Amino acid sequence: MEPRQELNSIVVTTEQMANIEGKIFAGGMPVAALMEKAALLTSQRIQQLYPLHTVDKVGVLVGPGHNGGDALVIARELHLQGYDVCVYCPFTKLKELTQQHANYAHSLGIPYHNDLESLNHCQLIIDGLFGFGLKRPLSGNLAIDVDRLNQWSIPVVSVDIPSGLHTDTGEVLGTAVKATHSLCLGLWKPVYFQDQALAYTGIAEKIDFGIPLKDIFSTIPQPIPLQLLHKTLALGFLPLPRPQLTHKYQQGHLLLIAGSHRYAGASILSSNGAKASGVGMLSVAVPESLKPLLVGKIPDGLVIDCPVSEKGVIASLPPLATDFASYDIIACGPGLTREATEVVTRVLEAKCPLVLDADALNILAQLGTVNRLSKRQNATVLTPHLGEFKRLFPDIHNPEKDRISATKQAASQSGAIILLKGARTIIANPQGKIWIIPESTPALARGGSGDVLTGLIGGLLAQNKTTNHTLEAMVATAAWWHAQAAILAAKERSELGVDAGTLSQYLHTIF
Ligand SMILES: NC(=O)C1=CN([C@@H]2O[C@H](COP(=O)(O)OP(=O)(O)OC[C@H]3O[C@@H](n4cnc5c(N)ncnc54)[C@H](O)[C@@H]3O)[C@@H](O)[C@H]2O)[C@@H](O)CC1
Ligand SMILES: Nc1ncnc2c1ncn2[C@@H]1O[C@H](COP(=O)(O)OP(=O)(O)O)[C@@H](O)[C@H]1O
Ligand SMILES: [K+]
Repeated sequence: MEPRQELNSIVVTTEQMANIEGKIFAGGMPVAALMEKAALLTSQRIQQLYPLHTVDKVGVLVGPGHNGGDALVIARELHLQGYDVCVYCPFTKLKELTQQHANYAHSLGIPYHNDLESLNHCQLIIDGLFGFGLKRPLSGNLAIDVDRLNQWSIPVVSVDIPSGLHTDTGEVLGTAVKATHSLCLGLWKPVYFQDQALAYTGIAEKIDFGIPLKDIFSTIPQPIPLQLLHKTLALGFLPLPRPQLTHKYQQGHLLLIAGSHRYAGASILSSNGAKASGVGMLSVAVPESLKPLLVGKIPDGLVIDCPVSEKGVIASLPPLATDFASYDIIACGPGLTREATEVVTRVLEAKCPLVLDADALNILAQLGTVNRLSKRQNATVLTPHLGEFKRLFPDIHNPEKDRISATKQAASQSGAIILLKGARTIIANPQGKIWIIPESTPALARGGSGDVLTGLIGGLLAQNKTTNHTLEAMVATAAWWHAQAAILAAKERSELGVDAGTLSQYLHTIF
């Protein structure tokens, strides 16, 4: 990979970004020159997105700090290119460099307005109120302005970050600009991958303004703590190509434990996810009454029939399923119901790596997450959605306010690999390494898509003995694959056309 391409996968916190910036300035780069570089490239990208013949009048919102300075450089460049630019700056005291750009813009004859309303004739708004320097919530007239702007139907391009969002957590501080496009400067910031911010960031792009690699890599630790899983990296984690002389057991044996009378389909969906992974051998433990169904749907799986309770739930695991040494990995949970406590208790004793999802998570929460997991001798992967996460980790308050930190904290507390599902799925290991799935589709927001993911994760992990990547990288690769299949399926069938069965059929088509 080209070194600068690698930067596409790095996410830096505000503190790291400020430290990187500090190194650039300490090296002698003038602050004004760096602003000029970043803002010039941003203005060029804006001109590509909104060419002069499509947009004429541009309103620029200018804040007191360097985000406002960027906006003024952009205002100047657009003005020089022939756009009809005007400025609204609701602040009297500006940082020195920003003030200089304000004076120059003024001298060029760019008009300044005293109220936001005067910009409502514009065809494009540039939001340069605040970037990563925003510390306290927007309030007073400023908040009123932002709320008003959000009611207009004029496209908005936010410089660096939509003003009002917390750069790390994505929290809305008071109120925030709802951008059409966000042009993130230099390196990706966490805000772009926090679910709560997605309604504000619009289409996000990164502007690489040539930050020296040495300043980046001497600031962020190795392995890179926060990373996006993109195609190039994900493909490298797949068990491809297969060794010529392999055989089915070398390609991994997964035991899937799933299903109940009530949720019979979960066992089929997770089996389909597992099959799509290419796993060498798949065993599926289900209530005995479901065996004929499973054999019909998954003819290549070894179906293990388990005794059923009166409630239609697996009552216990037969010897074939508890011969844990036969399996490289066990995935347990989809459709079990919360009654299957005995199954989950037994499975937690297995010495191989374990993937727990759905009801297995609810049962684990009842058993006591951290205490139970502390007794495990091998890796555990937990794949909760937010509701399950809260049950598993009740002392991590409001995880939705900072999903990235919450996932990291949960992994560190429990010693497990945690995959927190969502629009932007986060995967953390106990040592603090975090993977983020940077793109997905709301087409996945329907029952059963998680079951497919459980099987896919289990199937990929089972094959890891031929590849030897970190487990969290494999878990993340499964989540990337799942999301890519959904994106492709949604493209061909619309966001309404991606039921879980269809999703599993699209898994092999993305390559
Ligand atoms: N990181 C980099 O390498 C570069 C950063 N640049 C720009 O610099 C920005 C950061 O600049 P700053 O550190 O000046 O910060 P900002 O421009 O984001 O805002 C900070 C200013 O806003 C004020 N402020 C904060 N919260 C407020 C509130 N609620 N109400 C009213 N005023 C408030 C602060 O007192 C301060 O003056 C980045 O987002 C980016 O746009 C670029 O100029 C060039 C390169
Ligand atoms: N809005 C969304 N955008 C992208 N992916 C989503 C969205 N909502 C849900 N998903 C994904 O869909 C899957 C749902 O899993 P889960 O909640 O376990 O559902 P189920 O148990 O019904 O299978 C997860 O992989 C999650 O990340
Ligand atoms: K901004």
